[in-house]
Amino acid sequence: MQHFQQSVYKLIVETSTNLPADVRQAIQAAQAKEDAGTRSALSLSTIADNIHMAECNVSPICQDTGMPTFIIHCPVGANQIVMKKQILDAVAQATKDSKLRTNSVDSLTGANTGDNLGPGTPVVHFEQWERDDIEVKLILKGGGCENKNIQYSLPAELEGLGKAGRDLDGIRKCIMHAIYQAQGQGCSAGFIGVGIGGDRTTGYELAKHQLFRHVDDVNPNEELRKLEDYVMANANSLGIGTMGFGGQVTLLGCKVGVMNRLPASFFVSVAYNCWAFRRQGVLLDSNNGEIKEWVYRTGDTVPMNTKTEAEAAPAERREVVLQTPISEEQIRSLRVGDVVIINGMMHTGRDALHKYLMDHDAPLDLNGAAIYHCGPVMAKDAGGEWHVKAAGPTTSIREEPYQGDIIKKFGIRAVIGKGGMGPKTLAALQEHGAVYLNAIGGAAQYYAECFKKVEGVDFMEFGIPEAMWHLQTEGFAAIVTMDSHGNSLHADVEKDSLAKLAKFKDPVFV
Ligand SMILES: O=C(O)C[C@H](O)C(=O)O
Ligand code: SF4
Repeated sequence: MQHFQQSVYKLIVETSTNLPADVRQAIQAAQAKEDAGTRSALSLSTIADNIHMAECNVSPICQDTGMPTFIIHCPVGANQIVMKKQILDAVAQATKDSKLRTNSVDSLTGANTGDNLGPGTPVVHFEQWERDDIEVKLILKGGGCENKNIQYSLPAELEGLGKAGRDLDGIRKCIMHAIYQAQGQGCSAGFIGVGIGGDRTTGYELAKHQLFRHVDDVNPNEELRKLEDYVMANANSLGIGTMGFGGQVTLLGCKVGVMNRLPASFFVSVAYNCWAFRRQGVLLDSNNGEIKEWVYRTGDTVPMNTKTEAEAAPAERREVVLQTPISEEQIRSLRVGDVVIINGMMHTGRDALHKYLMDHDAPLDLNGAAIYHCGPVMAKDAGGEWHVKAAGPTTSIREEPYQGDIIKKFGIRAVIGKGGMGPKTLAALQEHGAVYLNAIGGAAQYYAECFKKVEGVDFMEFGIPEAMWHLQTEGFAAIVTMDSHGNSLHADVEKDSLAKLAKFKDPVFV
């Protein structure tokens, strides 16, 4: 098994950097459905570019390389202790090589282990089978979409849909609701795995396992096949669209599995996965650990359609170039829907920083500043200089308890993130004269290119993703989705999609 560790390393790199063929095809089908020039079409074209760039750069598609979860099938007698140790070593090596972000954090102290190893990370499951070869499957599912997983206990009363009973129609309602509640925060359009039954733990596990199915397979259970087809045929009419911008495509895949339950329990568990659906697998020779084949067709067989932005967006849209520090007057002139290009200094800040800034000073003047909700993948070169390797936005709503106060306390003019923020932030934008800009979630290579120089970093003790990076920026494009006049595209899409959800109230499977 001298090649086992190297093969697992190759699997990690491939999974993180090269989206498989079936996922690419689903994204391409979405591109074909969106009307040219719309916000969703533009975002899909950025996503396609990003997929291509990640493949060429052999760098993470999204900066959040998720919770590495391995599922291994091996012949009776294979040494699982040795395999597990080699898997951990491969994970640490891939982290060192910036193919994975440092993503393992002590839950109580917040300390980042720096190598993706720690209690509970990575997740490694072994199962024996009666074959001679070894199969290693890996999914890298990020935190933002993981936060949008949801579990229902039937019977339930669902927003917009009314009663969901303990039957196929109740399950149908749960799935439609799960897609609605995710809005754009899990970087829609997404893929969902659904687990019917089990207990709270095995139900979620079953849901996650569904994500290992091929996007284009057909469920052998006739009832579940009908349910999957129904969801695929109807979910897009919720109108949530790419990144929650509104649009024709909200869901890219739906896979449903079932297992037995206790008489008293009826769980429907939904695992939501963003468009950056990174899962791959290898079949290994159990004598030497060499890769015999890939489980999912590799991405290079389906090149992405990388149109230039101009070709993709002939539509009229206002584009405003802003240089930091930004003035109140410039901000007040912006309206929801405008595209903003940012040049100058940008500062990253997410959960740890926002909490800290509530009762401490900032390490530098933030008047007129642009704060980017982002936890990047960074690499230090031999000369000690830092470089941005992947840097898409993180889900902004987590900062809702802090953001409004921080905008006012420090004079921040632009908050950049994804998924939108709530009423408290919207009020602060209006009061102070600031704007919320939505960047395309997962487009980590696309945005990394905009960061020309790392000028400095504060709070390295928070760990690389949570530190405050000061970045010299050129040509960072994002869309105004909350302006300083009380308008929020997110609030509009949420309201509109709730009305559309209510149309699915009547029974379908009786
Ligand atoms: O942690 C991140 O970088 C992003 C996260 O996956 C998110 O979707 O919010
Ligand atoms: S940022 Fe978006 S694309 Fe990346 S892991 Fe989070 S949900 Fe997925």
